[in-house]
Amino acid sequence: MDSFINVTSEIGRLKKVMLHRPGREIENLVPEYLGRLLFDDIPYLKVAREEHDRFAEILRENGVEVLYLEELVSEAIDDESVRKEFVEEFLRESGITSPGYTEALSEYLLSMSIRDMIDAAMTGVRRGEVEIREPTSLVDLMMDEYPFHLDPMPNLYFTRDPGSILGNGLSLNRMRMEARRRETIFLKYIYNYHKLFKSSNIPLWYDRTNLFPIEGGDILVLSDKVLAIGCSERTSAEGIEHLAKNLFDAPTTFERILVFEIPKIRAFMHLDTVFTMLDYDKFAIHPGIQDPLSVYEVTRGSKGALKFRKNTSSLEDILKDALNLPAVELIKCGGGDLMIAGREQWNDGSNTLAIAPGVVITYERNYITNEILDKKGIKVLPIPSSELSRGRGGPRCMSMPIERDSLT
Ligand SMILES: NC(=[NH2+])NCCC[C@H](N)C(=O)O
Repeated sequence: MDSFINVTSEIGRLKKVMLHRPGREIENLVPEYLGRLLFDDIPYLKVAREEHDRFAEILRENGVEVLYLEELVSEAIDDESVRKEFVEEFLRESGITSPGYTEALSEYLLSMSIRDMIDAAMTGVRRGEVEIREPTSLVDLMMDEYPFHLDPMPNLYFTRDPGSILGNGLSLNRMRMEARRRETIFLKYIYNYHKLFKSSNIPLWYDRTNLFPIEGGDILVLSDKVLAIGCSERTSAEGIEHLAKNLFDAPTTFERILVFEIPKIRAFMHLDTVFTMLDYDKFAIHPGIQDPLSVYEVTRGSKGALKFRKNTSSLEDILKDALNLPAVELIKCGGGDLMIAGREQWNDGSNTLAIAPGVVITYERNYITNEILDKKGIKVLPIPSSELSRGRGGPRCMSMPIERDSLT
């Protein structure tokens, strides 16, 4: 079963992908906590789901097998002892410290069917939903203003970020933001216990216990030899070094990592919000990152060390060289008009998901960038996006590729 996972490019025909259908966690978003939960507005769940279902449908219509995080993790924790281990870890990482609440919340979660329990963990548990029998500590007695025992996890539909399949291995990422840290627990259980993963001998390139953040939205697999990683608001230079070390110590095909130093601001939180690959030689780019953009290279050094250098060539030249191409084209989001680029990038205009070379899924609302891509010969498959876009992530963020055809 070693072909179960394989991602050696951004554009090879997509065969298998993991999504999360937005759930009731979205309805636990309230204005007071929007910022902390990394949302700018509250999506209307019914419509967000319709939009997301359309996304999944387009993927299926194009021959992609769609797997759902919530289903995979439910299957993974089927065994009772694994389920208990999961609940214990989940509560601990949710900051539940008092014995009274630990007991009450585990009883509550473990009394449900597995699927309902996973939904409840994702949705969050409000105060009042669970009562403790006997207060066992000061924490149990004192009434907190905060409305949740367990915080909702509204960012789960951005499956790109907690984990990345790189080649034949998984990078189980360390999330920078507290609001997203627990997301990787689900993936950890899938990796450790789901029969599809367990039996495939999948190397782990990065572990969630590493203290240096790295997130999947920053990692682009440009080819089977080259990765581009954004050093960004979310991904640290140390995290990139650790990932590089693990990859280069193993017998992988990867030889070079291009590190893009992008502004550390929310609008550009990950590299894929400003730069994605569309075709063998075409990229979507937000003009705001180009001037100036520092690119560094990490390669294998001698005796297991890493080698670093700053690459001062133009981005076009760097990409040509990395991909062995005579020319590349950088297609500007909004056509280079700063007002349009700003607006469309904010709604993920450059966050395209390639499902085959030159075929991308985008948000329909970014109609100017979509038209430009179309004129450049890219096949654009737009999806409705009024509600999904409120979470600040686009089609690439909403998908974790598990298998792509290798490019020949
Ligand atoms: N790969 C991406 N660009 N993901 C976007 C994630 C958006 C999410 N609200 C966050 O702030 O984390």
